Amino acid sequence: MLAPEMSTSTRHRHIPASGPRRAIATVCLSGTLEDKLAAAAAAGFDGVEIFENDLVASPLSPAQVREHCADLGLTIDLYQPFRDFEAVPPELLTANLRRAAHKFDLMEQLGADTVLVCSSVSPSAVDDDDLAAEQLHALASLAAERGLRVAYEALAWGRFVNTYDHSWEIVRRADHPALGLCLDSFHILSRGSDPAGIRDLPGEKLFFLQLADAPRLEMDVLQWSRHHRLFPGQGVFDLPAFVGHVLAAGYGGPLSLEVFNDVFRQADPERAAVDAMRSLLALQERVETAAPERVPVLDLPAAPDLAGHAFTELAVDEVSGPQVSRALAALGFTHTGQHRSKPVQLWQQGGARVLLNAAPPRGTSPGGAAVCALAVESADPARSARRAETLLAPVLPRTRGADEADLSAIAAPDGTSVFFCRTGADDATSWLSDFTPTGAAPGAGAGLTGTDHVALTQPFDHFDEAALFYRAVLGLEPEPVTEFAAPFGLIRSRAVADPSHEVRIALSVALLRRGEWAPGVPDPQHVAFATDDAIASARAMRALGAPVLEIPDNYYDDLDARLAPPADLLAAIREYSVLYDRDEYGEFLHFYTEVLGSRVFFEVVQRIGGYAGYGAVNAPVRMAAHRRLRMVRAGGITDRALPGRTSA
Ligand SMILES: O=C(O)c1ccc(O)c(O)c1
Ligand SMILES: [Mg+2]
Repeated sequence: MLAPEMSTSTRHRHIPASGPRRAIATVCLSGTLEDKLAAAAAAGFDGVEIFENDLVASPLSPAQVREHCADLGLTIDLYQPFRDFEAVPPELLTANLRRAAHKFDLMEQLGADTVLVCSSVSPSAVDDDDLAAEQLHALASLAAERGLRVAYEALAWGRFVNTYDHSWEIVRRADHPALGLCLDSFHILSRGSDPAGIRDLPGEKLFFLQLADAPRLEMDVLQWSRHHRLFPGQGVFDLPAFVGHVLAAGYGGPLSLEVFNDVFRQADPERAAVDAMRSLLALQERVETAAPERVPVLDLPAAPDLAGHAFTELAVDEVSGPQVSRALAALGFTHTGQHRSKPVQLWQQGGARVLLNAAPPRGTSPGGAAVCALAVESADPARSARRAETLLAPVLPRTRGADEADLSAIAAPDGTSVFFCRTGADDATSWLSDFTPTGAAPGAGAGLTGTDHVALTQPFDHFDEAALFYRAVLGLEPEPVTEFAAPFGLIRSRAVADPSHEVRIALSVALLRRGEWAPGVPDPQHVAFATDDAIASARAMRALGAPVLEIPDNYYDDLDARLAPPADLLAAIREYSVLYDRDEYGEFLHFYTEVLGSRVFFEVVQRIGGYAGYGAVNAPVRMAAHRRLRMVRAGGITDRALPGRTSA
């Protein structure tokens, strides 16, 4: 049933057309100017900010760029940046005005009516607001003669002007109708300025709005800005509130993204532009939700409530299939159903369901197994799918037999299919009715009650995109980013979960591009099942012969020192290779299987109280244990090199 093909392109005609115009700065995207413009247009942007370097390097004349943009349906909303203009000695002013005249000529040919002037970082500038205002007045007069406008932006690292209120003070003093402000969320929020004051600025003086998010980092603000900006919703800034203030002031221009980011600068521009557009649509939705007095213009179906993981599907082959089946049986699962038209098995235990698909939708390595799909219980699967499509998620075409449930599926950024389901047993639309019962009586099981989370290692270039994808498309909330040192490099991890924590997806990525010497499990993925009693489950699974990953004694000695669990608990978790963690809300007991195929394994977790995490502190121990097993299996080390506890 579940073998959708990856569609190669997204369709963009559903983008809501009303409301503020949406723009993107060419600096956000990789490639030449032509690549960037094509990508912006394909993603449905209305306009662009042309970054000067992109134009300078282009073989197209400004007039040709204008024509090209018009052909693509793009307006040129801003030309930028014009640097180091204001508050200089007279001889420099003459040179600066000459430089400006050249750029104004260019803008006329380009058909761009607004230039961004960023606050000076020049050693020649002086700390004199009146002089800055007087010179900007002169610049605005020159611009006005040609019907152009100047938008003054306070860079967070500007020499004398580095806050929006200071830039406003200068614009106010200059008092020229062709001079206004460019507000950039990064410069304002990175410095911790209170954006609420923007509400009191006159709307007609807000000439341009640039939006960027960012992760929380303690570093030089220029470096932070030039390397780490993110699209809205990917970082920690409260952009819905920020945009709310700007709109409340009466700003009527475009919402424009200006994101300097090392990864996006290298990414496929078409794909990055879709990520960018998704971020803007999701941001607009949040702005509208926050300001219900404003008439919503975005025709975006609200995200339906999610009620848990319906199933997780693994692609297997003739080598890995039997291996995974044996492991599932030993974890207490029963093969309860066979798909009516496809080589797909259903395995169940309590509310935990796993599908094994022997017709892998994508190339998996021979003998390997991979998570190819995850399915969530949606209160309204059709609406979930409509929302996903509006947010430019690739919708996967499905092949389905007569009378089979019509499951909607989309592709997540790492290629994993995401299904929206309703599993209710007597519901005709249930996917379960596509399976013929095997007749196998469910065994006693091993206490598993459902699926706690699915953990997916992300491709390096798509980590931030993935978090935003799940946030926007499924309505999941990202949890704080955690980082830890693992045996083969630093790992960054970020989970997304629905508000009631029924659906949890744990995303992780190597902090740097995966190294060449990386003998860990390649891009590991795992499915974590829930139990109410991890030790009882571990005992039952051991009796069933489950391939439980053995944890070294050092771990338990350290745990005793750090967290001092009660002696009987410590003895039990040591005996069954169960790991342990504690946070301010509760406790976490969890254990893992060996790797099945090349990259997939299972986890069993018990949450006690409101433990909110995923046991990240224990992940390096798990990784080292998986590595040790691989070496043993490959014959690389002998038992003599592995002193200590052995289960055999
Ligand atoms: O990093 C910069 O130089 C730069 C240039 C133009 C901008 O609008 C901006 O926000 C930053
Ligand atoms: Mg800016």
